[in-house]
Order: sequence, then structure tokens, then C-alpha cells
Amino acid sequence: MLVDLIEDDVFMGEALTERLQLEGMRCRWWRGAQSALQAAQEAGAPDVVICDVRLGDGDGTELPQRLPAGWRQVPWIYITGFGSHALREALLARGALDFLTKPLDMDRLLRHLRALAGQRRQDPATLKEGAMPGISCPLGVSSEMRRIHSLIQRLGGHWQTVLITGESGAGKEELARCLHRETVGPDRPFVAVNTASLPDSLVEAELFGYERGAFTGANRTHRGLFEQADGGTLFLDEIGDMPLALQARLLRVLQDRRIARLGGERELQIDVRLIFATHRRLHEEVRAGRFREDLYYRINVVHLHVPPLRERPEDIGWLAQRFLAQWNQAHPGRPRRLGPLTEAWLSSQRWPGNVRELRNAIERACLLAPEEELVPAHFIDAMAPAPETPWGGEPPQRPPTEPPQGEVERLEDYLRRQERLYIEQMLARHGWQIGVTAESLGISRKNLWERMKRLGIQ
Ligand SMILES: Nc1ncnc2c1ncn2[C@@H]1O[C@H](COP(=O)(O)OP(=O)(O)OP(=O)(O)O)[C@@H](O)[C@H]1O
Repeated sequence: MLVDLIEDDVFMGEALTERLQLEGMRCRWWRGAQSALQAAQEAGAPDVVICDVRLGDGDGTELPQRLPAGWRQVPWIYITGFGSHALREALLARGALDFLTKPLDMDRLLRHLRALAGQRRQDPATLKEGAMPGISCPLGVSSEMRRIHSLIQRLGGHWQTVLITGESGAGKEELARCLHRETVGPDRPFVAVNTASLPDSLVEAELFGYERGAFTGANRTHRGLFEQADGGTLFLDEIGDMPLALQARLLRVLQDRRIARLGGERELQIDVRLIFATHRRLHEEVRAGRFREDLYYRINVVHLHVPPLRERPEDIGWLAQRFLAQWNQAHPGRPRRLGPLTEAWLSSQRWPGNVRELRNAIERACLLAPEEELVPAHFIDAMAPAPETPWGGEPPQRPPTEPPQGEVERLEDYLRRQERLYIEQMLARHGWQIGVTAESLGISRKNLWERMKRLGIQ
């Protein structure tokens, strides 16, 4: 991966070059606009350019138009100490991959670079079909998803119970369907139920079924979900939220593989594979007394964890192209395209709502974009704030409620820290939309921008 850095600040240039080299990238550092232009005439194009906006001898935003044709497809990331919202929007609309203000968010920059590096390693033809050469994985192209898929293949038909964990929207049900399809068979029943979405009074009747007259309103015999899944798979979602009484009943089913309908005397033998899913950390639920320990051990025989999307950025472009292809198929008159720059930009985002959020964002962008080509600007307004997550995401920080112990902070520093924290929380709550956030804080947009700049909020 070859990175060209155009930066006139010596400290920044040295630090960035060193860091990128430590990350295993090759870095050419041009110290101004003129030297970059001259080098471009002589040297080949890099894989990505990182460019300061204000250079001592020129305007970084004008450089892309002045470079040779071979450089036109190169992704361009701007960094600046003097960012304005309008400039950011203008550069993104012109196709820049990102616009980062100093002090630099190194993680974000590296996420872009890694996503680009990952993209270079992928074969674009196979990427569109959703598979790597020789490794057909319907779940993604990342090593994590391929590892999970190869585990499924090793399980074959020899499993009875599987536990799938992962953040909401990460693809637990998608994985369950794949497991069923590939090991039980696509022609066998797959029945999915979200136990948390059913009222407590109904959940047993839905799962186990009931005989006519079992309770008021039971006018006919009803086959429950266990029976409907007989010969196939029952997917029980949100198992961590299941009432304790139902957990006890489930444990008995797991042991005996028999069920009885409510109001029924006969026990029915069932042949059902069970997949349990939860976004909670079940061992913590056990510790808190909300989940039965015996059931936990019983269902935790094979455990598959779906990592959040931000931990497998290679999948983002692949999934995005997949959703786009589905959209184009459903709307033949309005084809949409996703260029490599936008794909790389999507790959650098955190996607707190995971694959579900990505899918919604693609569909929304397809609907709203006036042009064929989707660009980052079509996605920005729809990005959701990060939710609290038990899987090591980034829960919003809360202001401390205890008086500080030990060293005492200067009041000015404390207030600055709290102000920053509060503004960040409000920005996150409103999806980083400046206008709405400013209104909710009772200040003008300009005032909010000034505060964000002063506090170093990007
Ligand atoms: N590997 C994938 N390929 C294609 N689509 C996917 C993939 N993973 C997830 N999706 C899509 O993303 C959306 C969310 O996935 P899914 O319902 O499987 O997530 P989940 O983890 O079960 O979410 P929840 O915990 O909220 O029920 C669905 O529309 C699903 O089809």
C-alpha cells in the first residue's frame, strides 16, 4: 500500500510518515503543493493521497485537478487545522474520501487506509458475486466470517443446539439461516421466533401450541412453533430476555426432546434442531440471576459469535454491493452504482446498527440520490448514533456522579471536559446533525461550530 502525504507541517509530516510506516505502509512525503505536482509528473500514482488543505505554497483542494490523468482515480483524504462544515461538504461532494480536522483522529484515518488496502487485495469481479476465489462464503469476505462459515461446514449435520451471539443487526439470524440451509437442508422447515417480542401470556402457547378449550379463546387446536419446526430448525431469538419460568420448560424440552401442548395430556416426540441467539452476554445474565445456569450450559455447546461490522470492515463493501445489486434488481428502471471511493468511505464508518443499518443506508441512498452514482454525501444524514452495547462497542460516556478522588482538576479543565462530553452526547443523539443539535442545546449553529472547534470535536 503506497500512501502519498502532502503536508507542509514538519512535525505532522514526520509523525504521520513514521506511523504509516509502522503500520506496514509505504509513504512518500511531499512538503508542499509544488513538490507534489512535480513528483506527480515523474512518479507513478499512489494508492491513496493524504493532503493538507492549506499548504504554504498552494491550495490542497485544487491539487487533484492539476495532477496527471493517471492520478484521477486515486482516493483523496484531506486533513486540516481549519475545517469548516461547508468546505467538508464541498470536498465530499467532489469525491474526496474524507475530511479530517486536526488534532487528527488517527484511528479513523487508519480505518480508511486499512479498508483501501483490504479492497486492493480483493478481486472486484468475485467481490460482486459475493465470494472469494475458491472460498465460497455466503456470509462475507472477512476472515472472521469465513472462519465461521468453515466451522459450519465442519459441524455438518452433527449438531443439535447452537448458540449465536452478537450485537443487534450483526447478522445472527442470517447466520442461523445459513447454518440451517447448509447442514439441515433448504427444503426442511426453518421457523424463527423472537421470544422477547411475544407477551409472556402468549409465548408458551405460541411455542408449545394448545388444545381446543385449553384456555378462554382457544377455539381450536393450534400447533406450536416446535411442532411447525419438526424435522427442521427452530431459531429462538433474544433468548437472554426469556422469562425464567419459560427457561425451565425449555430446559426440559432440551433434555427429553418432547413437548406437550397446553391443555394436552399426550407428549409429542419432536425432531428439532435449536439455534438460540442473543445480543446479551449470557454469562453475565447468569451471574445476575436472570438466566438459568443449567440452561446456559445446555445451550452453550457450540457457540458462534458474529463480530460487529466495524470489526470486519472488509465485509462492508461486499455487503454494500450485494444490497445495491438487490435494489437494482427490484428497481430495474433506476440503476445505481457504488464507486470504489464511496465503498471505501462506507468501509471506514463505524455502523453502530451493523449490517441492518448498512442495508437501510444503502436503500435510503438509492431512493434519495438524484444521480446514478452514490457518493458519501448521500449517506451522511442517515448515519445513526452509537447505541450502548455489551460487546465492547463505544457506549456514550456518562458524566461522573461521584465526587473525584485523589488529584483535583482545575475548574476550567473540568468544565471544558464536561462541555465537550455533553456536546458529543447530544451530537450522537441527533445523528451528528449540527442544526438539530444546536436547536436542542438552545444555541445557534455557528455557536455550536465554534464550540466544537474550540473543544476539538470532529
Ligand atoms: N452476511 C449477510 N449477508 C446479507 N445480508 C445480511 C448479512 N448479515 C446480515 N444481513 C442483513 O442484515 C439485516 C440484519 O441481520 P439479522 O436480522 O440477521 O441480524 P441480527 O443480529 O439477528 O439482529 P437482531 O439481534 O436485531 O435480531 C437483515 O436484513 C439481514 O438480511
